[in-house]
Amino acid sequence: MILTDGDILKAIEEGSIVIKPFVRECLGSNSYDVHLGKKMAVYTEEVLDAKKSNPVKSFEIPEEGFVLQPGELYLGVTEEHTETHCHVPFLEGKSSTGRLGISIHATAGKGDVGFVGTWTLEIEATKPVRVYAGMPIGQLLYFSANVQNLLVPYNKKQNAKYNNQIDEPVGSMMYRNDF
Ligand SMILES: Nc1ccn([C@H]2C[C@H](O)[C@@H](COP(=O)(O)OP(=O)(O)OP(=O)(O)O)O2)c(=O)n1
Repeated sequence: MILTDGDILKAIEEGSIVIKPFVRECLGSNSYDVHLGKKMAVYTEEVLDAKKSNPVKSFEIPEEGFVLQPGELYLGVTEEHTETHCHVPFLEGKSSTGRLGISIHATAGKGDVGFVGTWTLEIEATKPVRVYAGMPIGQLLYFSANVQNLLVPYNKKQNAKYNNQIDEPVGSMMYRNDF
């Protein structure tokens, strides 16, 4: 079951969902709008290697915005730091960003019960488009989960790669998988 606005507010009051900063106007009927953080990164190598830590170049979106170019993969970050202890969070795009040809994740929209941190965005643009720090970029949806049967929340997993990522886009750590 997906959480409605009242359910999300209740979970925030109880502390099982944390969204910082939280702005009441960003709460939709069954979602919460998240915003583009200042920091972005691009991979510096032309060819990425799934077995390696691929170097990135970080930069800040200037006041006048930054033009995303088609064909490039940008790693972005949400302004919001979130914690979700009893629900499964999902990151989704927004219709208004989609209509500008911007996608914010490459197949990875699901979060985990227990995930704590800012979200890394995998941003691509269909046409050149200027984006700004602080603009609404996506939304979080929350699904109820049977936490009575949860064995290990994400923040307690030894091998969780992306827990506690804070305010910086984090590149792929696929190299930590055993393959
Ligand atoms: N676009 C996204 C999607 C997810 N996450 C965060 C929330 C998730 O709880 C966490 C892990 O996501 P996945 O399980 O999809 O990632 P992996 O399977 O690659 O990592 P792990 O092995 O740590 O589970 O990353 C994120 O920051 N940005």
